[in-house]
Amino acid sequence: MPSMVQNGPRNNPQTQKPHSNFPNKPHNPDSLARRERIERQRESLPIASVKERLVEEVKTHDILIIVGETGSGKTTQLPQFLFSAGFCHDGKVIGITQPRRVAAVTVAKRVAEECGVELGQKVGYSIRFDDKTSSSTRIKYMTDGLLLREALLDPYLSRYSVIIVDEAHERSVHTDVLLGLLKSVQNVRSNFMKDHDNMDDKKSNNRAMKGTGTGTQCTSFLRQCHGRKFPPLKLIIMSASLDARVFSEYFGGARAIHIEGRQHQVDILYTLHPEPDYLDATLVTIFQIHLEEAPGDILVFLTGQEEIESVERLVQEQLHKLPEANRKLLIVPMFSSLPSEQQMRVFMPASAGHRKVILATNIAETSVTIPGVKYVIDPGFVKARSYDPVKGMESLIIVPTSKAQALQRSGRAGREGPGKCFRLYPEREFEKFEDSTRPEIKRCNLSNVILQLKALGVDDIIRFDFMEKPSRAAIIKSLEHLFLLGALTDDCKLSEPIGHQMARLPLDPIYSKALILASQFNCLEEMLITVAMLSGESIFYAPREKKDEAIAAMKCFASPDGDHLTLVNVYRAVDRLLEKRNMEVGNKKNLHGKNEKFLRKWCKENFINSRSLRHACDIHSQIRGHVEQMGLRISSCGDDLVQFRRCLAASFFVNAALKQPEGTYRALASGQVVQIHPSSVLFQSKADCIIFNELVQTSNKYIRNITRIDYLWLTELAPHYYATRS
Ligand SMILES: Nc1ncnc2c1ncn2[C@@H]1O[C@H](COP(=O)(O)OP(=O)(O)OP(=O)(O)O)[C@@H](O)[C@H]1O
Repeated sequence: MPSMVQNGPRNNPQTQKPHSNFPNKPHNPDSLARRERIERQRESLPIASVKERLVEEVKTHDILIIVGETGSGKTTQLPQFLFSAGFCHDGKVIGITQPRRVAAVTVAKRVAEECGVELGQKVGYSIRFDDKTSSSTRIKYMTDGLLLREALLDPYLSRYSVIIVDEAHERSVHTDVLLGLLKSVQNVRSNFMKDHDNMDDKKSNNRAMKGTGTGTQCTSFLRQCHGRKFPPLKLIIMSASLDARVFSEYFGGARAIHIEGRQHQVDILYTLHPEPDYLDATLVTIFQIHLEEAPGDILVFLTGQEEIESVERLVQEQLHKLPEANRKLLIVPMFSSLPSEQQMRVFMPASAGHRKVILATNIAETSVTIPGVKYVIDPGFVKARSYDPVKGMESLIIVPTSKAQALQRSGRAGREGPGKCFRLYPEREFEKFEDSTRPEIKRCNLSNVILQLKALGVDDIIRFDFMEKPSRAAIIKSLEHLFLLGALTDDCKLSEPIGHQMARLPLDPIYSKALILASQFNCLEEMLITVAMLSGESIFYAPREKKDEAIAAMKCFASPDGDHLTLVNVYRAVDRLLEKRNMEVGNKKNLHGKNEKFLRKWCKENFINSRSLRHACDIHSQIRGHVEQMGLRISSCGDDLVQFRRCLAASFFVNAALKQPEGTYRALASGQVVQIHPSSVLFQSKADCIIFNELVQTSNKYIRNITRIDYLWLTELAPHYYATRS
């Protein structure tokens, strides 16, 4: 059983003395007052009264599991306690992982402010495509995926003295892989320490190799260990809502402690009956709070961009029906494909007298504190990945949240004072929720994870010490997939150079391979555009009330050959447009500043989602940087789009489908019958053979992002797959 840490009597905030973390230099009265306020807030957090005890626990245990209420101060305070206790001497770093980028960034900003330092100095963050750290960074927040990538370059994570895996309850696929890896790294580092104390170097190497015998296959990884010594790694697993027993067992009976106490009360309200339409119920609740409750911002959890944008429109419509005095409502969307600066808008206060309504996906569910939020609306649904290993198909489905997720959501109210959480379902429904979220690793395509593990030198994936093993069928299917993509050799090793190149790109393996192939097909420019456009939400939008206009607008870009070429057409049109505009007004060619306003107008007229377009442009320039670094030849096929289609066929051959006499399509790999999604430009086409990128499961099995190809190309370009099938 986990032991309990009791917090002592709460300090009286009024009597706190200034904290030593703040540099001793004069400040202007405003910032001084803010700092003092922050300082008082810090010292009144439940975690503050168990500081010494926690530091002692970390000193005496190499692995610690910490469970503490949302808002008790784990994420922001524990790293600072450990820093002050000397865990960063010798220049070592305390790393804290988060499942989400936005949490890593905002928490790092807050902690830098609390420490009175500039972000990127003592306190920093590192997320994919954005690094705010320096050689002086000692407290580093990052995504779990980023730490995995760091392990590719530094297998022992030797710069870290402590790694805190925060929000472990989320069980993202990266968290699970990271836990397996950290367990192995810690084993190696602890054994080296013991051996360093007791034995000569030769013996110590042998023992360390035995020491990792937890089923983990890290042989090449261990070999690099010869002759090197590492300080032990402290590992802390943290969350407000994890099952400490499961984690403790995985780590060989690791110590688990609970931090008791919460800072502010959150009242939970349920509906009396199930709501037939949760979006409608959301709308009603937003206005009920706006018109009847005390000041305070509202955070609403929705399942995705489409839902958010539709609620945004509905709220705007309703708002216009209210008297002028009641219209002071600012709506701010927040979802992962929104550019980071726009995500950060949710953290800015609304202008005086306005109430802010944040419409967010579950990216706002854990770790983040959004100042001003007093009310949370939780309809109880989330979009989750689901994978069918037999068919090798991944899809996104809307499912009820778990109890752990509901708890995290309610925890976003009551960060600065008492709050309320409106759950849009009856309490008896809540009781039916799963306790915790099903680990993502059990319901996703594992190709990406396996590629990364292989790059880390883990050869035997089936024997890797996963906290919860993915099914054998899922592992084998993904190995098969990687083999088909040419990433693995016959004996299941990472191939040279393709497999290694693919592991370097931060993309789904099928897209990485498409980029590598495109450089051989002379169409890397076009493939970069396609991959960037496919990495976010849809570029096109068709509001219900203007559907015909939207379809007509899309026709201007539509290619009879399919969606990929249509996306290229949109990108090229934007490029030409900005080129022309720059000639006229002499602006710099970018999507910012004056051009942004101009482009937004153009997007609106053409029913293009300007947010998605901007996101795609960001990704485009980032991936371009990667392929340049890898030395791939970037050229364009110009008007020879047959060449590009051939490349698409060579890249996505596993997702080919043939037209059936009755008009549906049969996917060649899985044999399942699918239909072209109405949003595709090929919806009413008569193309005989196609490749597609996505399968969406609603009442029907729809395929999206489709290109017409010639059937004969499949046997020509993917003979290893099709020559044996026909
Ligand atoms: N960016 C911020 N702005 C204002 N207050 C903040 C901010 N970040 C944290 N806080 C304050 O610090 C408190 C503790 O936050 P912290 O993230 O450390 O808690 P936690 O225990 O990790 O919570 P959770 O489990 O929800 O992540 C918050 O409740 C809030 O009062």
